[in-house]
Amino acid sequence: MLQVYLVRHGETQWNAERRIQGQSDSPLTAKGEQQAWQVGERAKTLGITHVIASDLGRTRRTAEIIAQACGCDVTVDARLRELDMGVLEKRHIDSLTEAEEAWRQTLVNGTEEGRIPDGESMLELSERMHAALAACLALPQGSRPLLVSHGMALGCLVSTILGLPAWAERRLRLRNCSLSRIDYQQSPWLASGWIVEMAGDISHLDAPALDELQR
Ligand SMILES: O=C(O)[C@@H](CO)OP(=O)(O)O
Repeated sequence: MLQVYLVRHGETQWNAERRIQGQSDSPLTAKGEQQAWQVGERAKTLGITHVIASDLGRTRRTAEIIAQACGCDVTVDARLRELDMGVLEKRHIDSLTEAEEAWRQTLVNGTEEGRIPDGESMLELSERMHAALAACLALPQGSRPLLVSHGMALGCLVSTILGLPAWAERRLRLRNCSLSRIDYQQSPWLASGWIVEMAGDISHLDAPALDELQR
């Protein structure tokens, strides 16, 4: 059975400022670095063999810290990037006009093809995240990969494995440096294929690391 761990990157400057990042980027805050060290300590106990990160700076930095704790290298897979949020990237979530808020709602409230202008649909996000996950099946026997990605991207992956629509990710709180696990298994009892073992676990984070703005 292949076990794949999933980590959302540490808190960034724009997470703290409530700015929309998408495929734009901002650096980890001091708290984000601390969260990465804490999830790294947890990862060290899990037998991780590969750390695979989206190509954005916030995930690469988080992955570097985790890989150092686990004693392995980081590889990069651009398919693990956050949803492309088009013209709303870099904007404060609290400063959207009514029309802009309507684009955001189309995206997060239930149309697979809905997208922010110049952005990506949840269906496109789901397809590339599943392709990145499927690539883990080609790793050598006994591998235990850890993927470092983003809130909507990982939420979409977990939701669709559960058979929910991609936009169900809005009902799943994946905090910065939370840990999830999905397994690939053949089972006579549970479903065969990918199953969700845990989602959004934060037991390795201490109180200051958890003190974040509501997402
Ligand atoms: O892009 C963003 O603003 C958020 C959305 O959830 O994603 P992340 O901080 O996980 O990259």
